Amino acid sequence: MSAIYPVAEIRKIEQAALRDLPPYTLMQRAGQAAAQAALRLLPCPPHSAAILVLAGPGNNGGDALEAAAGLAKAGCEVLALLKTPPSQLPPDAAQALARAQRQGVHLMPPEQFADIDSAQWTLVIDGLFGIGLSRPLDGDWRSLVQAVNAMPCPVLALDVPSGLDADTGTVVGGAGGIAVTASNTITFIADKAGLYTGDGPDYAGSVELATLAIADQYLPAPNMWLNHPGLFSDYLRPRKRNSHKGSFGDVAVIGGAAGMAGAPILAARAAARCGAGRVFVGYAENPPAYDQAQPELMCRHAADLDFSSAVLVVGTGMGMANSALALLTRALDALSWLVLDADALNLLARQPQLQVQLAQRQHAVLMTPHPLEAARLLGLSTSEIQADRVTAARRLASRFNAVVVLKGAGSIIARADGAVVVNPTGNPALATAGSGDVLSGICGALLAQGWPQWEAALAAVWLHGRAADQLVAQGIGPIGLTAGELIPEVRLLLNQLVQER
Ligand SMILES: NC(=O)C1=CN([C@@H]2O[C@H](COP(=O)(O)OP(=O)(O)OC[C@H]3O[C@@H](n4cnc5c(N)ncnc54)[C@H](O)[C@@H]3O)[C@@H](O)[C@H]2O)[C@@H](O)CC1
Ligand SMILES: [K+]
Repeated sequence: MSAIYPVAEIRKIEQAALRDLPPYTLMQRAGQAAAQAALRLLPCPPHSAAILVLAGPGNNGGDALEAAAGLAKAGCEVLALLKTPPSQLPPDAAQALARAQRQGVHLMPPEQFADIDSAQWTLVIDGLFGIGLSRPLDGDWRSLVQAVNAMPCPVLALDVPSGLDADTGTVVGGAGGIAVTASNTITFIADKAGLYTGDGPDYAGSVELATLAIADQYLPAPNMWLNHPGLFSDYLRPRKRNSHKGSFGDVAVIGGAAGMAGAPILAARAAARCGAGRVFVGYAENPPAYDQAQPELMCRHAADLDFSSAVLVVGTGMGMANSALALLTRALDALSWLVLDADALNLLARQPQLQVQLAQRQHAVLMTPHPLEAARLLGLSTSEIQADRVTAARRLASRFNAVVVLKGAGSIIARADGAVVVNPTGNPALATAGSGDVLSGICGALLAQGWPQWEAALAAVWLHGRAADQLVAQGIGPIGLTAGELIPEVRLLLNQLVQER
């Protein structure tokens, strides 16, 4: 249901299904689904709507022409912009063009192409390029996309916003490239990672899936999914009445060098409020007596903590001093489950022998790098990580035999066997100091309560993002949302999920 396939797999699924279906069937289904999605977006009755349909040279253009036919049939005034001579269209798209014209879709004369930005449209449909885009958009295509991006009306992209790489969520051509900025995308057959990660969400807008009724027999077993509570619901268990604080495990957050004492406090508060039985904060130096706002936390010198009896969340504000390195080494030696974040990752990047030790560890490890930390660990630049986030997360997971959460827009959760989940929740409010500390604390709390590391990572990332989405919907952010405000919202969501299950 939530499977994501790479473009190469979607091609194979499409080809296999097409062998068993009459020609033109899938395009008709795609076009009809797109027309229905377009009608739902109209702010007015169909007969008052003026719709501009941009049809490219391939089958994405065919989908657009098929949608145009459906919209004209529903009573909309539809104008199609088609640069390609009809004789050069692929057969299905040529059939869609003939049908569109029969339904009364007008074709825009080429001399008007340069002036489309002056017209008033209720909706634009982007059917220029889909998964067949093979190079950056240039020349007239680029001008056309610029004109569309300046239009105030909703833009519905078909399959993928033209110009976006559907696998990576990057604009084809990088900084010099261009892509359609859609308000909505209807994607066909299955979800694609690039719609949800990196720059993808900024271009795709709100994404809807039309499976085109492809039978299950054509779908290979996936190893990529879109995150949702169904992936971790087995562990959303109500608490037994006969429980005590020892039933829910201990978390010890290790970090907090001078000047960064707040970071482990945020992680620890998140751990406490997401259900860990007891939460310790182990400071690299100078522990505070206690946390005034959360006196339940036990603040100690890290040297005085028993590393073997708690889930260890290591690295938040830990610094890079030798004392921090000693704490990380101790944590890697301990027989505990680990969450490695922030400076634990930065220290690891500098210590090849610790990397080997980590990869050979028998006990669960969950790593939560942001792109710069991932870049340091892999010896790459941040832009190289962002150019293919799924691959970067997979490489880290397999190198360190860990569950890896690559943070950033559309966090990627990867497992050593190559399984990947792309997270659709969250928004720019999370780009704030301390937000990662809160995430690591949630991970620690779920591990302490007995969740396996994979499901703990999926749930923590989903809840963290969803909490930010709900707060923003209430007007608390994106500007000025502070990390600490996420914690009560995450707690609310977690309890709701358990109750709903
Ligand atoms: N064949 C079918 O029955 C179906 C097709 N589908 C649609 O078909 C799309 C894929 O169709 P195609 O494989 O034809 O690919 P596209 O329609 O995405 O584009 C391919 C065409 O664009 C040209 N092209 C690529 N990059 C270009 C650039 N930068 N500048 C100018 N021209 C460029 C190629 O030479 C080719 O003519 C999917 O995204 C989906 O929308 C789906 O609806 C499923 C059914
Ligand atoms: K498109």
